[in-house]
Amino acid sequence: MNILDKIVADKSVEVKLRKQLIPISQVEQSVLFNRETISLAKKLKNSTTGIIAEHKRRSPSKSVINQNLNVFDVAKGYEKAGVCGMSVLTDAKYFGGSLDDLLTARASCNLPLLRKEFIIDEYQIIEAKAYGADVILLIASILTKEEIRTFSRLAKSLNLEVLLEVHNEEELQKSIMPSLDMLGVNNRNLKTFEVSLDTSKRLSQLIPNDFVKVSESGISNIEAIKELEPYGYKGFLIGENFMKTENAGKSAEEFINNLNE
Ligand SMILES: O=P(O)(O)OC[C@@H](O)[C@@H](O)c1c[nH]c2ccccc12
Repeated sequence: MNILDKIVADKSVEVKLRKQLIPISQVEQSVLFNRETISLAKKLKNSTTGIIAEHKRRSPSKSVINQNLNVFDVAKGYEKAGVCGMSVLTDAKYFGGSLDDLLTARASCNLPLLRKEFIIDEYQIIEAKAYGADVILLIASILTKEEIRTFSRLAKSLNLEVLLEVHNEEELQKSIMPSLDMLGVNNRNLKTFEVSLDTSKRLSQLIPNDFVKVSESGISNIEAIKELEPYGYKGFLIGENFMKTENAGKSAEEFINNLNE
């Protein structure tokens, strides 16, 4: 079993339990459930920098990144830095995150928020809305085409945007459909942890122009962004590079200032 299979196996147990403990009807009672969402796709289209900054305490590939920052400060700092959006990891077991982190981020800033999660059930999409997300991530490698279709349609009906993540040609081919807003190419192979920006370059030409293109993972300097921009990328998802520092917001701010120079 590779790590992704393990994560998904654990996730399905977790979701089953959550559903038993808190029925959907109760999740929908959250005041945030009817909130007006903010478009990340629009922000990326109108931005010259396109940074989506992530809150990530640890990961299976790097173990601990940073356990000392609090989400409130990180969200405020990212907003002040001028990022387009914030990604919040909500998986507890492998990434040390929680839905509570998402809620805290929502209470701390007005950025579009992405629920970064291994979504395998519609219940998690209802949760995303109820805890203040604007965007959900769908990972092509763990979903069937039919699931991508029904999950993205549900998200749209809740006014959530969808970032669909792919890592190769096959995943991209099964995923292209009108209910998606953004297409993300993960430079990291979630099965082997290998990282290469070449993945973004290779797949860019296969992504139709009506989707906002996002390059994800392994971006650690502005040169990487300058390298990817000619391939049509408007969004750049960065986690570790900011989170490994003492002040994630400040490091995002410096990064964006350098990009603008
Ligand atoms: O920390 P990095 O290398 O900048 O990567 C951020 C983000 O792309 C990465 O956390 C990520 C991309 N897709 C995912 C899917 C699940 C969990 C995590 C991810």
